[in-house]
Amino acid sequence: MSRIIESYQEQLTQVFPLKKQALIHCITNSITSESVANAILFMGAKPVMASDSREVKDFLKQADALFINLGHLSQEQEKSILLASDYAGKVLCPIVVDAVGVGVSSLRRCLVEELLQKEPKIVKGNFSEMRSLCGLATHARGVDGHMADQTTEAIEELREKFQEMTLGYPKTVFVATGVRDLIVSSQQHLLLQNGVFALDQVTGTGDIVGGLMAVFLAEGYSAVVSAMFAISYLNCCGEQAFTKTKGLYDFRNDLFNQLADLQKQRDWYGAIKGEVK
Ligand SMILES: Nc1ncnc2c1ncn2[C@@H]1O[C@H](COP(=O)(O)OP(=O)(O)OP(=O)(O)O)[C@@H](O)[C@H]1O
Ligand SMILES: Cc1ncsc1CCO
Ligand SMILES: [Mg+2]
Repeated sequence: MSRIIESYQEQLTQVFPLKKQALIHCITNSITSESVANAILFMGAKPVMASDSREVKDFLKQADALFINLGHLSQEQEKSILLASDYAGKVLCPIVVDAVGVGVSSLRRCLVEELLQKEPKIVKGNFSEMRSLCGLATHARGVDGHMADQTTEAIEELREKFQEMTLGYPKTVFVATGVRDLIVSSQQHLLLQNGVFALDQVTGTGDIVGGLMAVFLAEGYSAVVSAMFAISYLNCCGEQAFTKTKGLYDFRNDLFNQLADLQKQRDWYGAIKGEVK
Protein backbone atom coordinates (compact mmCIF):
# COMPACT_ATOMS: atom_id res chain seq x y z
CA MET A 1 0.00 0.00 0.00
CA SER A 2 1.40 3.43 -0.91
CA ARG A 3 2.10 6.11 1.71
CA ILE A 4 -0.62 8.26 0.18
CA ILE A 5 -3.28 5.57 0.65
CA GLU A 6 -2.10 4.88 4.20
CA SER A 7 -2.30 8.55 5.12
CA TYR A 8 -5.73 9.25 3.62
CA GLN A 9 -7.44 5.84 3.64
CA GLU A 10 -10.44 6.84 5.73
CA GLN A 11 -11.30 9.78 3.46
CA LEU A 12 -10.56 7.76 0.32
CA THR A 13 -13.01 5.02 1.30
CA GLN A 14 -15.78 7.53 1.95
CA VAL A 15 -15.39 10.10 -0.80
CA PHE A 16 -17.75 8.46 -3.34
CA PRO A 17 -20.58 8.84 -3.98
CA LEU A 18 -20.27 12.60 -3.47
CA LYS A 19 -22.42 13.80 -0.59
CA LYS A 20 -23.94 16.95 -2.06
CA GLN A 21 -24.68 17.90 -5.63
CA ALA A 22 -22.31 20.85 -5.30
CA LEU A 23 -22.67 23.68 -7.81
CA ILE A 24 -19.32 24.66 -9.32
CA HIS A 25 -19.19 28.10 -10.91
CA CYS A 26 -16.61 27.97 -13.70
CA ILE A 27 -15.12 30.97 -15.46
CA THR A 28 -13.05 29.01 -17.91
CA ASN A 29 -11.76 28.80 -21.45
CA SER A 30 -14.05 28.17 -24.39
CA ILE A 31 -11.69 25.51 -25.84
CA THR A 32 -12.37 22.92 -23.16
CA SER A 33 -15.42 24.34 -21.39
CA GLU A 34 -17.62 21.42 -22.47
CA SER A 35 -15.05 18.88 -21.22
CA VAL A 36 -14.84 20.58 -17.83
CA ALA A 37 -18.66 20.78 -17.55
CA ASN A 38 -19.14 17.11 -18.41
CA ALA A 39 -16.30 15.98 -16.14
CA ILE A 40 -17.94 17.78 -13.20
CA LEU A 41 -21.32 16.27 -14.08
CA PHE A 42 -19.91 12.78 -14.51
CA MET A 43 -18.35 13.04 -11.05
CA GLY A 44 -21.76 13.73 -9.52
CA ALA A 45 -21.58 17.51 -9.07
CA LYS A 46 -23.14 20.38 -11.11
CA PRO A 47 -21.27 22.85 -13.31
CA VAL A 48 -22.35 26.32 -14.40
CA MET A 49 -20.22 28.24 -16.89
CA ALA A 50 -21.21 31.89 -16.44
CA SER A 51 -18.71 34.63 -17.23
CA ASP A 52 -20.61 37.80 -18.16
CA SER A 53 -19.65 40.42 -15.58
CA ARG A 54 -23.29 41.60 -15.41
CA GLU A 55 -24.49 38.30 -13.94
CA VAL A 56 -21.45 36.62 -12.47
CA LYS A 57 -22.41 37.58 -8.90
CA ASP A 58 -25.94 36.21 -9.28
CA PHE A 59 -24.62 32.79 -10.25
CA LEU A 60 -21.94 32.85 -7.61
CA LYS A 61 -24.57 33.40 -4.90
CA GLN A 62 -25.74 29.83 -5.52
CA ALA A 63 -22.30 28.26 -5.95
CA ASP A 64 -20.34 26.01 -3.59
CA ALA A 65 -16.95 26.68 -5.26
CA LEU A 66 -15.45 28.94 -7.93
CA PHE A 67 -13.10 27.65 -10.65
CA ILE A 68 -11.14 30.36 -12.46
CA ASN A 69 -9.15 29.30 -15.54
CA LEU A 70 -7.14 31.87 -17.50
CA GLY A 71 -6.89 29.75 -20.67
CA HIS A 72 -8.75 32.08 -23.03
CA LEU A 73 -8.48 35.43 -21.30
CA SER A 74 -10.26 38.52 -22.59
CA GLN A 75 -10.84 41.98 -21.15
CA GLU A 76 -14.42 41.07 -20.29
CA GLN A 77 -13.34 37.79 -18.68
CA GLU A 78 -10.71 39.57 -16.62
CA LYS A 79 -13.40 41.93 -15.31
CA SER A 80 -15.63 38.95 -14.42
CA ILE A 81 -12.76 37.08 -12.77
CA LEU A 82 -11.95 40.05 -10.53
CA LEU A 83 -15.61 40.63 -9.61
CA ALA A 84 -16.17 36.93 -8.93
CA SER A 85 -13.02 36.45 -6.88
CA ASP A 86 -13.84 39.53 -4.77
CA TYR A 87 -17.32 38.27 -4.09
CA ALA A 88 -16.19 34.69 -3.43
CA GLY A 89 -13.64 36.02 -0.94
CA LYS A 90 -16.40 37.89 0.93
CA VAL A 91 -18.80 34.94 1.13
CA LEU A 92 -16.01 32.40 1.78
CA CYS A 93 -16.70 30.44 -1.40
CA PRO A 94 -13.52 28.39 -2.07
CA ILE A 95 -11.55 29.41 -5.17
CA VAL A 96 -9.30 27.35 -7.49
CA VAL A 97 -7.11 29.29 -9.92
CA ASP A 98 -5.71 27.53 -13.00
CA ALA A 99 -2.81 29.71 -14.14
CA VAL A 100 -2.96 28.62 -17.79
CA GLY A 101 -0.33 30.29 -19.98
CA VAL A 102 1.11 32.30 -17.11
CA GLY A 103 4.67 31.62 -18.29
CA VAL A 104 4.09 33.35 -21.59
CA SER A 105 2.00 36.43 -20.88
CA SER A 106 2.75 39.15 -18.34
CA LEU A 107 -0.97 40.04 -18.37
CA ARG A 108 -1.80 36.61 -16.96
CA ARG A 109 1.07 36.80 -14.49
CA CYS A 110 -0.20 40.12 -13.08
CA LEU A 111 -3.72 38.70 -12.86
CA VAL A 112 -2.54 35.60 -10.93
CA GLU A 113 -0.59 37.87 -8.57
CA GLU A 114 -3.77 39.88 -7.99
CA LEU A 115 -5.80 36.70 -7.47
CA LEU A 116 -3.30 35.47 -4.87
CA GLN A 117 -4.42 38.42 -2.71
CA LYS A 118 -7.93 36.89 -2.62
CA GLU A 119 -6.57 33.84 -0.78
CA PRO A 120 -7.55 31.12 -3.27
CA LYS A 121 -7.51 27.64 -1.74
CA ILE A 122 -5.53 26.26 -4.69
CA VAL A 123 -3.36 27.78 -7.42
CA LYS A 124 -2.42 25.22 -10.06
CA GLY A 125 -0.77 24.82 -13.43
CA ASN A 126 1.55 22.45 -15.23
CA PHE A 127 5.20 22.36 -14.16
CA SER A 128 6.25 24.91 -16.76
CA GLU A 129 3.51 27.35 -15.77
CA MET A 130 4.19 27.00 -12.06
CA ARG A 131 7.97 27.29 -12.38
CA SER A 132 7.45 30.46 -14.30
CA LEU A 133 4.99 31.82 -11.71
CA CYS A 134 7.65 31.21 -9.05
CA GLY A 135 10.34 33.02 -11.03
CA LEU A 136 12.27 29.87 -12.00
CA ALA A 137 13.74 29.17 -15.43
CA THR A 138 11.18 27.48 -17.64
CA HIS A 139 10.66 25.97 -21.07
CA ALA A 140 7.05 27.16 -21.10
CA ARG A 141 5.69 27.32 -24.61
CA GLY A 142 2.02 28.06 -25.22
CA VAL A 143 -0.14 26.28 -22.66
CA ASP A 144 1.73 22.96 -22.51
CA GLY A 145 4.14 21.73 -19.90
CA HIS A 146 7.69 20.85 -21.02
CA MET A 147 9.47 17.66 -19.91
CA ALA A 148 12.65 19.59 -19.09
CA ASP A 149 10.72 21.39 -16.33
CA GLN A 150 9.85 18.06 -14.66
CA THR A 151 13.21 16.46 -13.92
CA THR A 152 13.78 15.35 -10.33
CA GLU A 153 16.01 18.42 -9.80
CA ALA A 154 13.44 20.76 -11.36
CA ILE A 155 10.68 19.31 -9.17
CA GLU A 156 12.79 19.69 -6.02
CA GLU A 157 13.65 23.28 -6.96
CA LEU A 158 9.95 24.06 -7.46
CA ARG A 159 9.03 22.37 -4.18
CA GLU A 160 11.36 24.74 -2.36
CA LYS A 161 9.89 27.74 -4.19
CA PHE A 162 6.36 26.60 -3.41
CA GLN A 163 7.31 26.40 0.26
CA GLU A 164 8.57 29.99 0.06
CA MET A 165 5.30 30.98 -1.62
CA THR A 166 3.32 29.49 1.28
CA LEU A 167 5.16 31.82 3.68
CA GLY A 168 3.61 34.78 1.82
CA TYR A 169 0.32 33.01 1.09
CA PRO A 170 -0.19 30.52 3.94
CA LYS A 171 -3.84 29.86 3.06
CA THR A 172 -3.05 28.77 -0.50
CA VAL A 173 -1.94 25.34 -1.69
CA PHE A 174 0.32 25.31 -4.76
CA VAL A 175 0.04 22.49 -7.30
CA ALA A 176 2.09 21.56 -10.37
CA THR A 177 0.88 18.80 -12.74
CA GLY A 178 2.69 16.61 -15.23
CA VAL A 179 4.22 13.11 -15.30
CA ARG A 180 4.41 13.46 -11.54
CA ASP A 181 2.30 15.93 -9.58
CA LEU A 182 3.45 18.17 -6.75
CA ILE A 183 1.15 19.52 -4.03
CA VAL A 184 2.63 21.89 -1.44
CA SER A 185 0.93 23.56 1.54
CA SER A 186 2.49 25.42 4.46
CA GLN A 187 2.35 22.12 6.40
CA GLN A 188 3.23 19.31 4.02
CA HIS A 189 3.99 18.22 0.49
CA LEU A 190 2.83 15.34 -1.69
CA LEU A 191 4.37 13.90 -4.84
CA LEU A 192 1.96 11.77 -6.88
CA GLN A 193 2.90 9.28 -9.57
CA ASN A 194 -0.17 8.06 -11.42
CA GLY A 195 -1.39 8.75 -14.94
CA VAL A 196 -0.45 7.96 -18.53
CA PHE A 197 1.21 9.97 -21.29
CA ALA A 198 -2.06 10.09 -23.24
CA LEU A 199 -3.39 12.53 -20.59
CA ASP A 200 -0.85 15.02 -21.87
CA GLN A 201 -1.85 14.44 -25.49
CA VAL A 202 -5.52 15.29 -25.00
CA THR A 203 -6.25 18.98 -24.49
CA GLY A 204 -8.05 20.07 -21.36
CA THR A 205 -7.05 17.36 -18.89
CA GLY A 206 -5.37 20.05 -16.77
CA ASP A 207 -8.53 22.16 -16.98
CA ILE A 208 -10.62 19.14 -15.93
CA VAL A 209 -8.40 18.40 -12.95
CA GLY A 210 -8.80 22.04 -11.81
CA GLY A 211 -12.58 21.72 -12.03
CA LEU A 212 -12.44 18.48 -10.03
CA MET A 213 -10.36 20.18 -7.30
CA ALA A 214 -13.23 22.69 -6.97
CA VAL A 215 -15.69 19.79 -6.66
CA PHE A 216 -13.80 18.28 -3.70
CA LEU A 217 -13.38 21.69 -2.03
CA ALA A 218 -17.15 22.14 -2.35
CA GLU A 219 -17.59 18.75 -0.67
CA GLY A 220 -15.74 20.18 2.32
CA TYR A 221 -12.28 18.58 1.94
CA SER A 222 -9.11 20.54 2.70
CA ALA A 223 -7.17 22.04 -0.20
CA VAL A 224 -4.40 19.40 0.00
CA VAL A 225 -6.90 16.53 0.05
CA SER A 226 -9.00 18.11 -2.72
CA ALA A 227 -5.96 18.50 -4.98
CA MET A 228 -4.83 14.94 -4.24
CA PHE A 229 -8.29 13.42 -4.83
CA ALA A 230 -8.76 15.30 -8.11
CA ILE A 231 -5.36 14.38 -9.56
CA SER A 232 -5.37 10.80 -8.30
CA TYR A 233 -8.91 10.09 -9.45
CA LEU A 234 -8.40 11.58 -12.93
CA ASN A 235 -5.09 9.78 -13.32
CA CYS A 236 -6.49 6.42 -12.16
CA CYS A 237 -9.33 6.94 -14.69
CA GLY A 238 -6.66 7.64 -17.32
CA GLU A 239 -4.82 4.43 -16.46
CA GLN A 240 -8.03 2.42 -16.77
CA ALA A 241 -8.99 4.09 -20.06
CA PHE A 242 -5.54 3.49 -21.52
CA THR A 243 -5.73 -0.28 -21.04
CA LYS A 244 -8.97 -0.45 -23.04
CA THR A 245 -8.54 1.85 -25.98
CA LYS A 246 -6.72 2.08 -29.32
CA GLY A 247 -6.69 5.67 -30.53
CA LEU A 248 -6.50 8.99 -28.69
CA TYR A 249 -10.09 9.89 -29.33
CA ASP A 250 -11.25 6.56 -27.93
CA PHE A 251 -9.01 7.22 -24.93
CA ARG A 252 -10.65 10.60 -24.41
CA ASN A 253 -14.15 9.10 -24.53
CA ASP A 254 -13.25 6.26 -22.20
CA LEU A 255 -11.63 8.71 -19.80
CA PHE A 256 -15.08 10.30 -19.43
CA ASN A 257 -16.73 6.88 -19.04
CA GLN A 258 -14.24 6.11 -16.28
CA LEU A 259 -14.95 9.42 -14.48
CA ALA A 260 -18.53 8.23 -14.03
CA ASP A 261 -17.80 4.51 -13.51
CA LEU A 262 -14.53 3.98 -11.61
CA GLN A 263 -15.96 5.63 -8.48
CA LYS A 264 -18.53 2.81 -8.24
CA GLN A 265 -15.71 0.38 -7.41
CA ARG A 266 -15.13 0.43 -3.66
CA ASP A 267 -11.38 -0.12 -4.08
CA TRP A 268 -10.92 2.48 -6.88
CA TYR A 269 -8.08 4.12 -4.96
CA GLY A 270 -5.97 0.95 -4.70
CA ALA A 271 -3.69 1.99 -7.57
CA ILE A 272 -2.75 5.41 -6.14
CA LYS A 273 1.02 5.88 -5.90
CA GLY A 274 2.89 8.67 -4.23
CA GLU A 275 4.69 10.07 -1.20
CA VAL A 276 3.60 12.39 1.62
CA LYS A 277 6.05 14.49 3.65
N1 LIG B 1 3.08 12.19 -19.05
C1 LIG B 1 2.15 12.04 -18.10
N2 LIG B 1 2.12 10.90 -17.37
C2 LIG B 1 1.19 10.73 -16.42
N3 LIG B 1 0.22 11.65 -16.12
C3 LIG B 1 0.21 12.79 -16.80
C4 LIG B 1 1.16 13.06 -17.81
N4 LIG B 1 0.92 14.29 -18.30
C5 LIG B 1 -0.13 14.77 -17.63
N5 LIG B 1 -0.58 13.89 -16.72
C6 LIG B 1 -1.76 14.07 -15.83
O1 LIG B 1 -2.76 14.70 -16.60
C7 LIG B 1 -3.42 15.75 -15.87
C8 LIG B 1 -3.21 17.08 -16.59
O2 LIG B 1 -1.87 17.50 -16.40
P1 LIG B 1 -1.09 18.44 -17.42
O3 LIG B 1 0.17 18.82 -16.74
O4 LIG B 1 -1.03 17.82 -18.76
O5 LIG B 1 -2.06 19.70 -17.44
P2 LIG B 1 -2.08 20.93 -18.44
O6 LIG B 1 -0.78 21.07 -19.15
O7 LIG B 1 -2.58 22.07 -17.67
O8 LIG B 1 -3.21 20.41 -19.46
P3 LIG B 1 -4.18 21.26 -20.41
O9 LIG B 1 -3.52 22.57 -20.64
O10 LIG B 1 -4.35 20.44 -21.63
O11 LIG B 1 -5.48 21.41 -19.68
C9 LIG B 1 -2.82 15.70 -14.48
O12 LIG B 1 -3.70 14.95 -13.65
C10 LIG B 1 -1.48 14.99 -14.65
O13 LIG B 1 -1.09 14.26 -13.52
C1 LIG C 1 -5.26 24.96 -26.25
C2 LIG C 1 -5.59 25.98 -25.24
N1 LIG C 1 -5.30 27.30 -25.46
C3 LIG C 1 -5.67 28.09 -24.46
S1 LIG C 1 -6.41 27.23 -23.18
C4 LIG C 1 -6.25 25.76 -24.03
C5 LIG C 1 -6.75 24.48 -23.49
C6 LIG C 1 -5.82 23.87 -22.49
O1 LIG C 1 -5.79 24.55 -21.28
MG1 LIG D 1 -3.38 23.75 -18.04
